[in-house]
This record gives sequence, C-alpha cells and structure tokens, in this order.
Amino acid sequence: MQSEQNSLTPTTTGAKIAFESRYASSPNEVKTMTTEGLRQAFLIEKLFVADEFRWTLSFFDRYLTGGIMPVSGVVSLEAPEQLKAAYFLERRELGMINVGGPGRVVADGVAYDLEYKEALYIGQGTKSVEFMSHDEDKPARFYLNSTPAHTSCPTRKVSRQEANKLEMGSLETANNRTINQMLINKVLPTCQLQMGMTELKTGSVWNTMPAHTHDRRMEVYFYFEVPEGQAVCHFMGQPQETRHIWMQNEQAVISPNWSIHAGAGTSNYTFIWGMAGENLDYGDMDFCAIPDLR
Ligand SMILES: O=C[C@H](O)[C@@H](O)CC(=O)C(=O)O
Ligand SMILES: [Zn+2]
Repeated sequence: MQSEQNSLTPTTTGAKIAFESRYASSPNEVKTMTTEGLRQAFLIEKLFVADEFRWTLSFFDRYLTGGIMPVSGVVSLEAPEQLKAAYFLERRELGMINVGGPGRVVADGVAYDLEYKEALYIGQGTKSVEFMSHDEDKPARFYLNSTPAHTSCPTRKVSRQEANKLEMGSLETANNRTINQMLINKVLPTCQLQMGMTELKTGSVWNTMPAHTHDRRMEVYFYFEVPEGQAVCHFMGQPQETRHIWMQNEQAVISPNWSIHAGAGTSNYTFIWGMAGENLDYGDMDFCAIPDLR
C-alpha cells in the first residue's frame, strides 16, 4: 500500500500498542542497584517496531516516551487503556522528531510533512492524530514524547531552520556540539513539554559536560546516529554517586529530576532530549563542577 496515495483520505490500520509503566526510583534505591536493575528501571531498549506504538510511562512527571514506525499504510494514535482517556490527547500534549525517512502526520485533518530531524508539536485536545511514511521501504520513525497538559497550545511544525541553535563546548574538551532547541518556549508555546536535538561534531564525544541537574524537571535522552559497532556510555545518578548505562543506537534513558544526565560515546552521535516539570526556563540547571563528580 502506498502511503502517499492514502494521505488525503487516510484509512486507519489497527496499530498495536505496547505499554510499560516504570515507577519513580529514589536516590537511595538506585545506589544499591545492579547493572540489570539499573537497565530495567531507566533504559528504554526498543522504540521502533513496524506499525506498533511502543510506550514507556515514567512515574517521574508521568512522562511518556514512545516510537511509531508506520510501514503498511496509516496508523492512528489511540489512547492506551492505562491512560483511561477518551482519546490520547484528552489531557496530554505531544511532541515528536522524525528520525527516519520522510513521513506525514495528520492532526485533526491538517497534514504536516516531516523530513529527517524535523519536529512537530501537537496541542492538548487534538482528537485525531495519524502517522504515515511516504515510502514504506524507507519508513518514517517518529520519536514521541508526551506529558500531561491542562491547557491547549497550537499545533505547529518546527523545521531545522526554525530551531534556536546554541554552539557549545570545544574540540579540545571533546564536547563540541550544536544544541537545537526545537519545541521550547523561545520557539513556540507549550504547556510543560520541551524537546530538542543535540548534534556532536566529529571528534567530540561528550554531551552535557559539565553535567547538571534540574530538580524542577525530569528528562529523557534518546541516542541515535550512533555508528554501527559503537556505543554511548550514559552517566546518571546524584553528582557524588554516579552510575553508568551502556546505550546502543536508538535507545532512550529516563533521567530522574535528581540525577545528572551526560554521556560519552566511542564516536560522535546525536541525541534528542525531552523534559517535563514545573519550569520552562531551559537555563535553570544546577551545574556540577567536573572535579566534584564521584
Ligand atoms: O537540560 C538540558 C538538557 O540536558 C540538554 O539540552 C543538554 C544538552 O543537550 C547538552 O548539553 O549537550
Ligand atoms: Zn538537563
């Protein structure tokens, strides 16, 4: 089935929904965790399966991390039964960045075409959201983040040019990178969700160093463009009690509001960050001096 031909009068296929809930963990609990325990609590291993919504609900700020890769026609966003909602966005807002081939999202009848690395924000109250790929041999991969919302903000696409760009770090400290702030209040209004994408330059491997915490928000990192045979070591935990999780390409990791979130790759890579909480001020982080890390 050619998605493009369907896009004007979409016929919805019944997409499967995988849903997992994760409790919020405390710092004292995390100190005692094994490698496997850490991975079960924080790592999200698989986000893209053909025509299947894969959701992980974190009880930190009720953040939903998910993925959808439409390959056989149009797939429609439905509320997992665990949300006890009449429709997915009844009490939520949704952000996404396409990390696959070109695709289309139709929100309450309005179509948005998303190329690689383009973002879309969909406001609370939007009843119908449909996803499709323009070429099922090169399917779109929509990386999805959703948070509770108590008011409706307008749906809007944010292209790469519209992102607010911050040049950070240096090659000398192996952390030269561009932060693309995409779904952020400098660019568009949102309720509490913020999303963006950070691209590391060749030869730079460290993100978010010096590391920081922000009590006011939790965060989720999604690593991609990790070359075959390489990996990213993600650091978490309280600044004086850090732990690490080895991450493969296209995996995500939940960062509690009390935890640092930084990583070093065996090559450069790109990652998407998403946040939720009570303060939309991106710059309110508490920095940890590098020599003080333990
Ligand atoms: O709170 C902000 C987030 O952790 C990220 O935006 C940080 C980041 O992309 C980086 O420094 O590389
Ligand atoms: Zn952060």
